[in-house]
Amino acid sequence: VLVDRLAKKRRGTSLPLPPGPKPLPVVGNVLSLDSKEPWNTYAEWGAVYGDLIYARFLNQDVIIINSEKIAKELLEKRSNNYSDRPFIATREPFGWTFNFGLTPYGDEWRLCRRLIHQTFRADASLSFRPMQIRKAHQLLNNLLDDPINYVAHFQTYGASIGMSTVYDYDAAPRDDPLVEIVNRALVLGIKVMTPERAVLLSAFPFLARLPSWFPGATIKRDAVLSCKYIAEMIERPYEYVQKSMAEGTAAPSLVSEILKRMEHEENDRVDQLEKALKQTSSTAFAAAAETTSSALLFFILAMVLNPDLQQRAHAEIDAVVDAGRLPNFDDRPSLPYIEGIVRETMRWQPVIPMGAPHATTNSDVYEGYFIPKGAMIIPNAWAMSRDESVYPNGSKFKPDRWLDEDGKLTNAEPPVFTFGFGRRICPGRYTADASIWAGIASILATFEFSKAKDAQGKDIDFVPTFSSGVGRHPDPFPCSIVPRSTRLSAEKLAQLIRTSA
Ligand code: HEM
Repeated sequence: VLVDRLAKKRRGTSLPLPPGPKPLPVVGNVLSLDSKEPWNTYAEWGAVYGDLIYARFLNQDVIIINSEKIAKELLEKRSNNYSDRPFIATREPFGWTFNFGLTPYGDEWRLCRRLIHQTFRADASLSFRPMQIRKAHQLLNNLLDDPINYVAHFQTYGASIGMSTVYDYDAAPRDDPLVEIVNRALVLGIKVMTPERAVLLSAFPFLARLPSWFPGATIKRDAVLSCKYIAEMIERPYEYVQKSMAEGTAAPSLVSEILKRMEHEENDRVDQLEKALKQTSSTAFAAAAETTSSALLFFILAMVLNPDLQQRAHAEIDAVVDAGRLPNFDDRPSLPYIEGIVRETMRWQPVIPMGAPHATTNSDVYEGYFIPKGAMIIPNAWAMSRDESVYPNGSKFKPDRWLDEDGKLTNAEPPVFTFGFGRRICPGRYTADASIWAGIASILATFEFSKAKDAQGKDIDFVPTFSSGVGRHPDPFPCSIVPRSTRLSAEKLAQLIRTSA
């Protein structure tokens, strides 16, 4: 009671904090987290303490939100107070200051957000559609030629759409040198950029200070390499746009459009804009590539595990799209079941299971609970996707939950919560949704995915496993990918794919 009273005095309020697990001295609740999938721990705490939870990581106040309703009430309706980002200790050592998605709420963030909005807002992102369809056809071609390496082809799809939108760089369908530079740069940081892992580094700061030659000092070594690769990742594609502008070959892209506008700016403003543009372009690419490919890998997993649903999707496509062509965006409204699959893929396995952490600018009171200034706010998209009152039997993949009895889409809001909330909501969500639709519709029109077979022709069963950093994706699983030659012969289908790519 005394400790509680002293804590309230320190906070300057007699209001209680939201309920939560009892923190240990000094470290708080860090040691009780599932370090690989902390959203599971948060969902378990939710079952005991409710949808608004207080925890402490070292001296950082943490508020976990397990329901979409509360997330909207705080992060959207009170967005002027809930749009900051917490301090992430690994950000600077790993060279991730480029990422404006982690920048505190303020002028630097505002300028980057304005730049990205011009290219990725709903109406502007419609101009990407022909390119997205072209990249989807290249994906089909890669799957046809080299099905074994399907994971790499999905990564290429996400990365090359990102490269087109940001730099108008037309990446090679496979092993593109610029895509490789960028992917290599992101791998090291992604593993340590979650708040939970970053907190461990601030708990044991000597890990970051060990000389890089010291045995076991992998964190320090990774950090040094990460900084080197990130610098390359920012500069090389940027130089590509400058060169193609100088040669007069640049087509519109986020970078070329803003560089053109900068020609009429004063010198001191140019420096500021150039810094913001480099931050914006590299952040957009970093945010786009992995998320898009992860969502498509979850879709493939869903199809392999649910062959009956895949058949229903095939039947819908066959009824709407002639055998001699591939689907395009004009078909989208006539394909409600495919729409259900797109929405269910996003809901079933949110690719950023904890969204991105927000932070409060000032203290606040919600439903009688005190929320401290500077608290880290974790919107737990994973728990929202499993909210039984909204998505009954939530761990099941059920596209039908988005459709009414006549097979039409219901009025339910699509799973936008997987794109975050309020002023920080994902600015790439329209482009991402279109890339995922183009990938899913094109694949369902042309391929059948199923469990791989052993030498006796029996299905190879597997238990899916997952990897995660900031985002989450399934680990490669054995699967068979064969062209659907139900309406066209295998030869004619291959010809259709090749001529479209
Ligand atoms: C499946 C695809 C994607 C998913 C699930 C996704 C999800 C998210 C989430 C959850 C956030 C955090 C929002 C918040 O703080 O509340 C975010 C932020 C962001 N996303 Fe996406 N994203 C995707 C694709 C993209 C694409 C294609 C772009 C390209 C422009 C993009 C650019 C960004 C940026 C720049 C931010 C930081 C925003 C800020 O801090 O103001 N994302 N995204």
